[in-house]
Amino acid sequence: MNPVVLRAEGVHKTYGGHRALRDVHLEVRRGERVALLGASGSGKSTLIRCLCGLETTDPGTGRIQVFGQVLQAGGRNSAEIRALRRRIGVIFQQFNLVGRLSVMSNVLTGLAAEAPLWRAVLGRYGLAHQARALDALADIGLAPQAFQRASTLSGGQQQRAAIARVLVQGAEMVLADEPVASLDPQSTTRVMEQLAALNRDNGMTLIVSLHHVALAKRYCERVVALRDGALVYDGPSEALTPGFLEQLYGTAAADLLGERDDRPASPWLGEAPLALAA
Ligand SMILES: Nc1ncnc2c1ncn2[C@@H]1O[C@H](COP(=O)(O)OP(=O)(O)OP(=O)(O)O)[C@@H](O)[C@H]1O
Repeated sequence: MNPVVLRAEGVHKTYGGHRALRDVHLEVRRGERVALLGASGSGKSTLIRCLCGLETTDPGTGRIQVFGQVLQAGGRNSAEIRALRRRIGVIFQQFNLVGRLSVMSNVLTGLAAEAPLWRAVLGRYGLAHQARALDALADIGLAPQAFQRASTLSGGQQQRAAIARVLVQGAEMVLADEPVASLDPQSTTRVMEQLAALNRDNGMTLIVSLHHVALAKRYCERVVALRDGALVYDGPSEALTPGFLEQLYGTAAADLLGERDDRPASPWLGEAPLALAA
């Protein structure tokens, strides 16, 4: 069995009296593909922000470990947080690219932590780094757009550029927060396939928050479902039938089933990711 790369214990998060996360416990092993599922406001983004250290848990509660080291505990970040975050790639719904910079420059920021400070600040990366960024762009089919301004790309292309940034960063774990929420169906498929490829080809652990159960089932063998900030299910995605979703969510299940989906299941479903099979 692969080692645990992420362990969250007793995570609570409150915003001005509103409890966004309630006593969440989660353990993820290297090479897993996990979908975080839940209706709008159920706490998916909050959990992702806590798991990568962008947000601290409520004071005196919770402990989050990544790669066997404490990232935060009791609502305080550990001294190791910067080094640990370099090993975690984060992908956001809104891409987080700098629109006026080229696609290539955006992807190169994935190397900011390993390049000398002056190069990162001036955006003057060495040839080896530039070659890595171009390779990553070629891998995701964006080499022809490398020198275009990021703002000129479609939403799907921008999200794929964000994936290339994670690729050059050499992240071991990817946390993707609703990466396809603002994309059309075709771009959704392409982005999800590329996230799955990071897992399959690079052995990255993938935790991806999604609104729709069909996508979760197609791309992830395991689902962690949240409702009102509490973890209500953690198990195989296959088990999430419409009837079971109604038990978990009541009438809100309709939102999660909302996507009409006639496409065939992913060829990867049912097959262990390479890192798990190894
Ligand atoms: N910075 C914040 N300040 C105040 N309340 C917040 C903040 N971030 C999240 N919340 C609240 O916490 C709850 C969980 O929000 P969160 O964004 O984590 O849910 P979500 O499941 O990701 O929703 P969505 O699918 O709509 O993005 C919501 O009620 C939200 O309004």
